[in-house]
Amino acid sequence: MAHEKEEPKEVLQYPLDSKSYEILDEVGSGASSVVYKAICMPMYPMVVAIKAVDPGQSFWLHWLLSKPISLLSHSHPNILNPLCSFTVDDRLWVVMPFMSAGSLQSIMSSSFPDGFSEPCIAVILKEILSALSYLDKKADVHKYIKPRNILIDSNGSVKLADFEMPSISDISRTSYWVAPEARNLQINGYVLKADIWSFGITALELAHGRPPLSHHDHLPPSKHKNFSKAFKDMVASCLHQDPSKRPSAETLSNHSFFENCGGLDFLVENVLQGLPSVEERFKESKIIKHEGGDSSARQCIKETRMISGWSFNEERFEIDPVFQTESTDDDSRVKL
Ligand SMILES: Nc1ncnc2c1ncn2[C@@H]1O[C@H](COP(=O)(O)OP(=O)(O)OP(=O)(O)O)[C@@H](O)[C@H]1O
Repeated sequence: MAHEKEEPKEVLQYPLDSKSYEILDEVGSGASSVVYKAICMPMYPMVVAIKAVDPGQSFWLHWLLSKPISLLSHSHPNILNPLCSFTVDDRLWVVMPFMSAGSLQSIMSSSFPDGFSEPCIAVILKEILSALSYLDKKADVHKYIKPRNILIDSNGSVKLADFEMPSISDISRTSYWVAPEARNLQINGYVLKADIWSFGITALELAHGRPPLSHHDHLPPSKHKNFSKAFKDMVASCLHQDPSKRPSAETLSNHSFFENCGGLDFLVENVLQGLPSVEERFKESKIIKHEGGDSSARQCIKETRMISGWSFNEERFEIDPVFQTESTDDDSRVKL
């Protein structure tokens, strides 16, 4: 269930030197960062995650360094707040709570290559909507909602991570999750409803295991799947070209897609049970990369090449009419 109440602010003071942390394992890496599982020694056995960010490539780092960590914190149970940050040599270390199941993207790439079932998607997205409603009330935006930035803990709790400023190169036509109006950041600025667009694209990625348009990046097209009318209508409403016509997070959470939505235990049973740990999954993904892709992945590419999947027209932002919903006759909506 999504949470309504705000969490009390973190009061523990985390040490601001690298010697106080024992690195246990790598759990992931991003464009300009490596994420470690570590123990905070003075608070033994407190397990934390440390994101070590390389300033060289990251506009985000410069933005982050210009703000005290307390300003980056949000009091909401579905938002992952950094615990502290400090520099080590030339890198910024951001210490965060350890989310033992890692990101949705990492879960999908290891165990759910064709995406999650709709009931699982509903639980996850309802939690995210709770965070977005909170941000709406504060007239704040996340700006970069995507499955890589949604983390899950062993009890099924879902948190939005990485309140980051995407680099200008991220705001390009190939950045799947970025809303059309946000692509022109310098001219139009960001608007609150850009998060709702990214939320819609995230919903599609959770349903297919990859974002729409990703076949342009030489990924196999998604498998054809049948979706409920409620799911298609919910996603279509997020993908209005006109941001003012997209629903607010609050309105979306009352959408029929979220009716009878399960609780966090549903995620534990249907997603987390039997899932390899985030560190095991990361090791496996490195081996696969090193070997140039495993044979089952290559087989999967062969098998799915002939199956029609999302055909997302980048120019007109239209999705293959095979997914068209009958619920609206409003032409300005993206067709599913
Ligand atoms: N707090 C955390 N707890 C557990 N695992 C985490 C945590 N933060 C990140 N990870 C894991 O590390 C992976 C990489 O995270 P990272 O934040 O570096 O990705 P990214 O957002 O793509 O990076 P970047 O911000 O550099 O673009 C995630 O997919 C997730 O599995």
